[in-house]
Amino acid sequence: MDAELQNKLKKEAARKAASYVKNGMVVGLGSGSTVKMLVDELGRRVKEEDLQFTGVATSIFTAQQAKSLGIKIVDLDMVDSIDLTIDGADQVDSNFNGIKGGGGNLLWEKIVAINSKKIVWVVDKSKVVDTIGAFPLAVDVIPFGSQHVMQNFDKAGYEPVLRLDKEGKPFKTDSNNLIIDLHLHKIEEPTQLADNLIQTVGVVEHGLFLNMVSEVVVGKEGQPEILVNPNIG
Ligand SMILES: O=C(CO)[C@H](O)[C@H](O)COP(=O)(O)O
Repeated sequence: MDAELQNKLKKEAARKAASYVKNGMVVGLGSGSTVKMLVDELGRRVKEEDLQFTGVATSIFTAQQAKSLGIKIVDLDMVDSIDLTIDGADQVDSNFNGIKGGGGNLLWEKIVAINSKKIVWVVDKSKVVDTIGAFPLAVDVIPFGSQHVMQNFDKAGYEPVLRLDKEGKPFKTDSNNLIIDLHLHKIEEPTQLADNLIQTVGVVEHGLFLNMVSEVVVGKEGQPEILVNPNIG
């Protein structure tokens, strides 16, 4: 899919997902280029439709963007729970298992997600796949001893690569952690893999989000399609 079409589909899906936000809600705002479009649309609704809601951001970038558009942002610890979180994803399969973390924000995204009553993802159609894993799986690790974590991943056959920023320096997350991308190609047993990763000392969190999402808004030609997870009420 060419980038222009992909952006168009992302934008249409983002606009649809923005319509889920109602007055008075506490809304988790994800991260990434699709969420940036979502936040733009929510900012428009705040200005033009007098929409009033409170946002909890999953990254410093999203918090700054939202605030600049007049959206009220509070820290997660200021709210008891989140009514709805809307986030992007890198891949999702038909069991609603997904990979997130392409932008490196998976730790805050997962903390916000598990404190949300409902999670909706917004993606373009290229992200809906039979088997997840072709997209590298991001793992958030603390810097101390991270070379040893890399070596362990290498021995396990995970093909780890330390993520670098644009200047070629180690990429730092909003919590000052590092990201190791695992080139797994195909993840046949995501639950087993998630268990293995989280039990590795030095790993803070990984980008597998398994069966957590209620709905996926998929940008495709015509109009966005809504995939509803039958396992989540
Ligand atoms: O998980 C994420 C960031 O950590 C993003 O939501 C994911 O990478 C999708 O990004 P984009 O909308 O730019 O394709």
